[in-house]
Amino acid sequence: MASNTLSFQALVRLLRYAKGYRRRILAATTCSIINRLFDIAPEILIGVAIDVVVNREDSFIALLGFTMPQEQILMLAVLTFLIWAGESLFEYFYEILWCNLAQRLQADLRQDTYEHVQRLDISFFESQSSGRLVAIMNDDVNQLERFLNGGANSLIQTGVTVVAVGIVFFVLSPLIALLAFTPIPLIIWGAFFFQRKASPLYSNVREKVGDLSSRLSNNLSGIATIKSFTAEVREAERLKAASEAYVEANHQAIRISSAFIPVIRMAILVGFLATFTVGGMLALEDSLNVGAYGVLVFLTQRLLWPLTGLAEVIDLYERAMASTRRILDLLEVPVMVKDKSGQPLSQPVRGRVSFEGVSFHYESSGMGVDGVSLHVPAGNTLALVGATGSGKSTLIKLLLRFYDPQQGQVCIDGQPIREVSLCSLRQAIGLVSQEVYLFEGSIRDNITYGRPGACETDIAEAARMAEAWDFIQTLPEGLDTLVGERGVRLSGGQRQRLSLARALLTDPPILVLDEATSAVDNETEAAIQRSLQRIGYGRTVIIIAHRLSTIVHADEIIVIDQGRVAEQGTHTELLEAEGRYATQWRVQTGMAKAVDVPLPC
Ligand SMILES: Nc1ncnc2c1ncn2[C@@H]1O[C@H](COP(=O)(O)OP(=O)(O)OP(=O)(O)O)[C@@H](O)[C@H]1O
Repeated sequence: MASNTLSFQALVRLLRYAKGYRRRILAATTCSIINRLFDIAPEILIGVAIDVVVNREDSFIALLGFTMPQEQILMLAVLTFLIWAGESLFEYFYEILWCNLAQRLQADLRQDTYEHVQRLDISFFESQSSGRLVAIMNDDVNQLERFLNGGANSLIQTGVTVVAVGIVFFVLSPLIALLAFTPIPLIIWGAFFFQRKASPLYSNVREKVGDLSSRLSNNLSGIATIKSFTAEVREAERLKAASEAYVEANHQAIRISSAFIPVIRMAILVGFLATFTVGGMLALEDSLNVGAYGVLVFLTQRLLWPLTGLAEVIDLYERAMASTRRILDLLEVPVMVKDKSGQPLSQPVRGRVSFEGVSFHYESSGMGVDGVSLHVPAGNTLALVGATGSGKSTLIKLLLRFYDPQQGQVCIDGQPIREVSLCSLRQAIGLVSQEVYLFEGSIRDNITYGRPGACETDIAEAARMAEAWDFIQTLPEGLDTLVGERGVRLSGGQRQRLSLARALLTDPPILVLDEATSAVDNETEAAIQRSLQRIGYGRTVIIIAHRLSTIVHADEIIVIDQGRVAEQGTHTELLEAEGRYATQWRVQTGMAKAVDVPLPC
């Protein structure tokens, strides 16, 4: 599809999005138009003044009833004053209106995009780099803001100039009007040609910005790995390559935009010389009034020179439309996991969890779970064990509706979770996942994340149950200690305990612990185990663990193998069954015989 069609479509989509701003756009456009009309009026007044000086009592103004030349000059002075004052006033208005519009639109667009992105499925985030998303919500939105700040006004004013000056020209001398307007088709053709060439180049520039910012954010978040592998030089090279790709993409765009202005200037010169020469000849022959000649010469300048700025404005417009496409495309990504927002889980949630013939496969890898059926009575503890990659975490993601199964269904208290609101579902589940994410802020902020405003006693109680209270007390600022970005100022075990405290404070009827104590020492783990018996009281707990010693007390243990339920029962039953679980138990407790082939748990 032609790129100018693409840009035009982006503009139409933007205007559709900006429906609520129509009045403001209209007001700003009106002020831009009035300002430009005032702006070209002084040139006409100069012509009228020449006419007064040359023709005196027979001047154009004399026809209006001001017969004395002095009177006429004074009248022109007053008019000039009014026009200049009006021009300044409307310049002030349009500046304010366009800038405010740019500010409001960019803030709302960013907010809407962010809120939409927040609603998108986890699978979307797995296929996108966060750096690219940041580039869209920051750089692309700013690019649009830049266009609205100045470009939109210039575009409108250039159009107004062509039309208004055109009308004056045709009234004064249709012949000269034709001559002066000859370069315009060439300029417009040039502008479209430029647009066609520039549009894909600017899309490429925007892509490169995305790549660059995704590399930057990836590297900064993986800085410890870079340092530990002494990969600084390699990473600096990779960043340089992304940076160079951006520079090259910009170079290609600049080569096109730089060629545009000189070509346009030559076209303008032709129009100007034609008006200047032919108009002069006509004035000498008395076929053209001297004042009208003056107006035409001045107005040719007025008409043609702003068109040189067209390249810059179109440049800005193209960049902004490339950005607009990316922002609106992101805003239109559909949400696959549909929310039944009006239907909460029946209260109180008892916590009976069941998977009924659930199958799910990730689109990108084809891996997942197959025909899993399991039932956890309310208040029971279920442990999921199995080799790494067997599908345990996938079952948890299905319970939280990060994905919907392709077959079967997951129910809580007998209600299919597809039929209830995501909010009530996720509020019923406390998740402590293997990848702990702490937010920049204090320990208190992080513990109370799921229950802002929780009282001190409850915070301390949750922290105690998670075996976090003792270490929090030893910190100089206690609960108000800042944890740094992603909790970098804490140890892995401390982070896990805070994440457990955070889940416990919300007092969820279903608690999911996905490798929640893998980073704590044995002593702390044992203490957490003791707390868990208390924590598990009156709620359903689902534990994923590799260390089997931590789940021996579970009411039921399910062994997952390649996405299927391979064994299930209590610890004692599974040991008696002499299957994979029993083998693994022996390996972990040091009782394995040489012939046992361990399950790589
Ligand atoms: N987002 C994803 N996209 C594609 N494949 C995935 C994704 N997440 C997991 N998988 C694949 O699905 C399978 C099951 O992964 P899952 O994370 O459920 O395993 P797990 O049993 O929890 O492993 P671990 O004990 O190592 O955490 C694995 O083969 C994994 O590679």
